[in-house]
Amino acid sequence: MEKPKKDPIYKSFGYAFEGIFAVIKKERNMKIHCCMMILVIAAGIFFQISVIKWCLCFSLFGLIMALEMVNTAVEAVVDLVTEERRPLAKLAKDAAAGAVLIASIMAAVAGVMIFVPEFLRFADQIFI
Ligand SMILES: Nc1ncnc2c1ncn2[C@@H]1O[C@H](COP(=O)(O)OP(=O)(O)OP(=O)(O)O)[C@@H](O)[C@H]1O
Repeated sequence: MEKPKKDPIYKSFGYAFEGIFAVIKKERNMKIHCCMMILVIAAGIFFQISVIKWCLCFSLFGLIMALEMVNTAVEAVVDLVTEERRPLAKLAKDAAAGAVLIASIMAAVAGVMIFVPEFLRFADQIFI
């Protein structure tokens, strides 16, 4: 049997961007992640953080947002498969949500470790 022809690469990118915009529109948590990213970028510019710190920040933005996308995909698939309350459906949804939570907590810890010393250095320059 002949394989169906694949969409050109630019179309695949288009679908991926559609997915990103759909999740930003639908998911409150994704909007919160976007706001946090904008705040962290503003703080990074203000404190002129190092390239290594920028790399860490962008890696963590990517990790959290990608996990939020996967979480939304898992929720959609579970809802597609069953509308009944089922233990496996609960496990799938809660595990996917837990993955986002773990990454968010770790990112918050990393954020404190990156920005608190920057803030203290800035406060030192201002008040002394
Ligand atoms: N089909 C189901 N069977 C069993 N438990 C479910 C089922 N659907 C949802 N749940 C439970 O209810 C919780 C809330 O589900 P819901 O689909 O509203 O997602 P949510 O956690 O509110 O996510 P979001 O706010 O991102 O949409 C889930 O985390 C899960 O524990």
